[in-house]
Amino acid sequence: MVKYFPIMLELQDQRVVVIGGGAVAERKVVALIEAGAAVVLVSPSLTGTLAALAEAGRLSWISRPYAPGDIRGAFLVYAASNDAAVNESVAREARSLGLPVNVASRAEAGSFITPGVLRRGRLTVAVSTSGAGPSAAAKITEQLAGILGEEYEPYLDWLHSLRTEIKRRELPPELRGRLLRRLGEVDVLNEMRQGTFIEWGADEIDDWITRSLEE
Ligand SMILES: C[C@@]1(CC(=O)O)c2cc3[nH]c(cc4nc(cc5[nH]c(cc(n2)[C@H]1CCC(=O)O)[C@@](C)(CC(=O)O)[C@@H]5CCC(=O)O)C(CC(=O)O)=C4CCC(=O)O)c(CCC(=O)O)c3CC(=O)O
Ligand SMILES: NC(=O)C1=CN([C@@H]2O[C@H](COP(=O)(O)OP(=O)(O)OC[C@H]3O[C@@H](n4cnc5c(N)ncnc54)[C@H](O)[C@@H]3O)[C@@H](O)[C@H]2O)C=CC1
Repeated sequence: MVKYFPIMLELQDQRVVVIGGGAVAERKVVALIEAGAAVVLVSPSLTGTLAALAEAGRLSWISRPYAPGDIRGAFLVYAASNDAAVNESVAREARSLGLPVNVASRAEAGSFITPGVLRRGRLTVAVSTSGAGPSAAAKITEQLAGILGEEYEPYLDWLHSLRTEIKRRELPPELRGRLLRRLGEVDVLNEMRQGTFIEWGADEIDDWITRSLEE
């Protein structure tokens, strides 16, 4: 069994080359564009959604079948055509160039796979079954969506702003560490879930920091 290793990639303005323009490519490309990637799509045909994205300048479309050389300079490669032999050629070229590649028709031919993804603002949950059951991955992701509610978005924005403020104060490492650990114990998530949370102003943040340092 392959033991896949999870990481979170920053794709802003990174060149991602996708081979194929069907339903599977569409699902991958929509998520890539949302993550800020500069998508280059090589395919003789496109779905309606992909055509609209190309028309709007949100991706670059090269309107022809894949040819060797297409993936040069890519940060990531997706082989998502419906021609398994073409996908295998793309995978071979990617490997020879040392580029990470996803192969839609046969996971083992590639070096990474796409998880089911749940987002709540700054929270990202990725679910993989290591390819055992893509539909199961989608279903488990949906179940997690019922457990991890919308309140996580404001909660993580709140955590981020307090953490930023604590780091800005340039406290001795011991105190800073103590404050950052305390932060995880503040029960604002429940207040956010129940809709009773009132935004902390600069004074409340100051008070909390002073009190936590005294304790
Ligand atoms: C290995 C992997 C590689 C990769 O794509 O990166 C892969 C491979 C394959 N998928 C196939 C089929 C389907 N895939 C889906 C759906 C999704 N597939 C996704 C990921 C992955 N699919 C990676 C493993 C993820 C993991 O489990 O760890 C999701 C999670 C994410 C995404 O694609 O964005 C997304 C859910 C999005 C969502 O809704 O949340 C559906 C359901 C549907 O379309 O509604 C079907 C049809 C039903 C079925 O067959 O189960 C086939 C057979 C093709 C054939 O018949 O020839 C292969 C080929 C093979 O098995 O090698
Ligand atoms: N990983 C996944 O999540 C899934 C993968 N699959 C696999 O992915 C493949 C693609 O699925 P769909 O997008 O539904 O197929 P599709 O038939 O809707 O689209 C295929 C696309 O590939 C393009 N294409 C064909 N030959 C090409 C070439 N030489 N160069 C560049 N582009 C080329 C076509 O023009 C078309 O745009 C399936 O054949 C299947 O093996 C299928 C379902 C889910």
